Amino acid sequence: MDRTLEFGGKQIEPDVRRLSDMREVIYDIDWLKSAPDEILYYMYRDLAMSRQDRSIILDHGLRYDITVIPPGRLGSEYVKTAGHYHPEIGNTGMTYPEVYEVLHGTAHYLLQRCDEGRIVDVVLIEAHEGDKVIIPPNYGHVTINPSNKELKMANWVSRNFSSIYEPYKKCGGAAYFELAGGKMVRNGRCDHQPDLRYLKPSNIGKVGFAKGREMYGLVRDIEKLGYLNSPGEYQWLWDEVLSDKNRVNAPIL
Ligand SMILES: O=P(O)(O)OC[C@H]1O[C@H](O)[C@H](O)[C@@H](O)[C@@H]1O
Repeated sequence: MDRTLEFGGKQIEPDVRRLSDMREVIYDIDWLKSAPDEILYYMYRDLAMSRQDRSIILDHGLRYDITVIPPGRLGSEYVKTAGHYHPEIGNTGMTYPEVYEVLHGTAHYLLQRCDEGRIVDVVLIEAHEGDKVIIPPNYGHVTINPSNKELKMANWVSRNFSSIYEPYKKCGGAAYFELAGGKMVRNGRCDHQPDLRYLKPSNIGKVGFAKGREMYGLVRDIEKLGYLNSPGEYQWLWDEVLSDKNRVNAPIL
């Protein structure tokens, strides 16, 4: 199947993530023994609609990507991304945040915060087409496709860093695994697995999100993405995103 993406009048070839890139984070190790090394997802990085847009995006130290995760299973688990943390910004005590938008399908964003090697918060956010989900500073994240439809999602993120995969690999995955059918299983290899908090997506008007408006359009109002490179100035946003006021019930299986 041709996986070229047309964006800004150009044909973009994806980077791919294969099963062999993420063997260490798979739940179903029996399945893994004989599983073929298939491509699990497609990443179209550093996109811009025009040269003018590209120059605005570069000037603000940002990147816009699209990721496509076809539906599938990793044995008994739903297909997911490898999982990573972002590095700390200088000595601020804060790592780079990120923001996602679901363009098509359904996503489960599984966030976790680690303090001195111990997981202290785990959050699951279910997002549908048009929903925006902010990954706050100091949270690692995995994206799960829990449906039988293709998941297409976009992200804005700082272009000033590389992701850190080791903590997820070391623990054999995130603090929880989502099995086909939706059951969440604790990962006993993680030091402490707090109960999951189910939160709503971060559809926050103050940072320029609007229902029915794709967040690529923020290229025309790019100061609204200032929190991605200067998270220290946005404590109100982190409080709002992580607040227990956004709690929803766990999905009924
Ligand atoms: O890096 P992975 O854990 O494989 O996750 C995949 C995604 O991660 C980040 O959020 C990037 O900004 C995306 O471009 C990428 O598609």
